[in-house]
Amino acid sequence: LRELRAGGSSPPTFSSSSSPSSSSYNATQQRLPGAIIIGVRKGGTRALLEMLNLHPDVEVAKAEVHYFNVEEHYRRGLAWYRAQMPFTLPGQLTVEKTPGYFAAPQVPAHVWDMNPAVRLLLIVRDPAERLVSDYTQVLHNRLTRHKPYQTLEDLLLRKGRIDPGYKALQRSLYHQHLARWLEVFPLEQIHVVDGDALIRDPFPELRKAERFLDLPPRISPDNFYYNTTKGFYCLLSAGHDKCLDESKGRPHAPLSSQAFKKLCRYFRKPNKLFFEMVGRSFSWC
Ligand SMILES: Nc1ncnc2c1ncn2[C@@H]1O[C@H](COP(=O)(O)OS(=O)(=O)O)[C@@H](OP(=O)(O)O)[C@H]1O
Repeated sequence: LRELRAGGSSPPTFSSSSSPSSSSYNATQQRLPGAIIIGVRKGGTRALLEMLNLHPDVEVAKAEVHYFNVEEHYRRGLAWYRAQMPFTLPGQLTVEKTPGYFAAPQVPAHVWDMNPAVRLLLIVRDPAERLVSDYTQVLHNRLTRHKPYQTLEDLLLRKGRIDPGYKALQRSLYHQHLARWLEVFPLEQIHVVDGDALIRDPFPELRKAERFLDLPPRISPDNFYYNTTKGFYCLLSAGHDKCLDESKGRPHAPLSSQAFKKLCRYFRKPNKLFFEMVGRSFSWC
């Protein structure tokens, strides 16, 4: 949608009939992000980014940048990071999303070094559902590459008990990762978006995000419609509609209800710790 309106990540080109002043054209530059969606992986980060992009004062980096979490990128420095950003006019907000930031230990300090005032968005989702979604993506990648795979139960359970070493399980321990961010940033600088609510009804979550980002309210309920074929909300802007691609909202890999219950029981305590940290609770399993 944004690409249609503002030329995506290239400088806008203006036709002679409707060109704005050359000074506003010259002011178009790539700027460092004023807000970053830091995670969680499979939490709805792409949906949140695309939905924020409906706002006329927001431009987003289309691809995940992985600047703060990939050493090779980080070594390239801020000039490289800026070069990954879209062109914006003064006053517009640049937003990027890289879900891998949330669980990577070095990232909070790196982000602070870039800009201690940057606003952080964290979209969370039921950690058990998130884990299954995480596994489903890995499975999909392995199947596409004709690689062998293990079932989710094989990975998740050892002698019938939850294996705490499973990486996708660790990524769902939100309190552990958030604790590292809170060593660096005050909680007020981290806006928590309810990813399950964003799936059910995106507009209220977007209104809260606009408020957090000090943006005038421009996104409206008319920007969303429920697509019955996809089974998710899709975006509407300037007469164009857009659904997220098929990697978002695909059917989850099977997991027995017994194993899922174990998972829910396992997350009870970590979830409680997370709720205490953020000062609100979520209706997770
Ligand atoms: N409107 C809309 N359309 C499609 N999908 C939506 C939407 N809103 C939220 N979601 C949920 O986003 C989940 C994928 O999350 P991420 O984009 O963070 O995944 S990733 O980490 O970038 O791979 C994805 O997870 P799965 O359902 O498990 O595939 C979706 O449930």
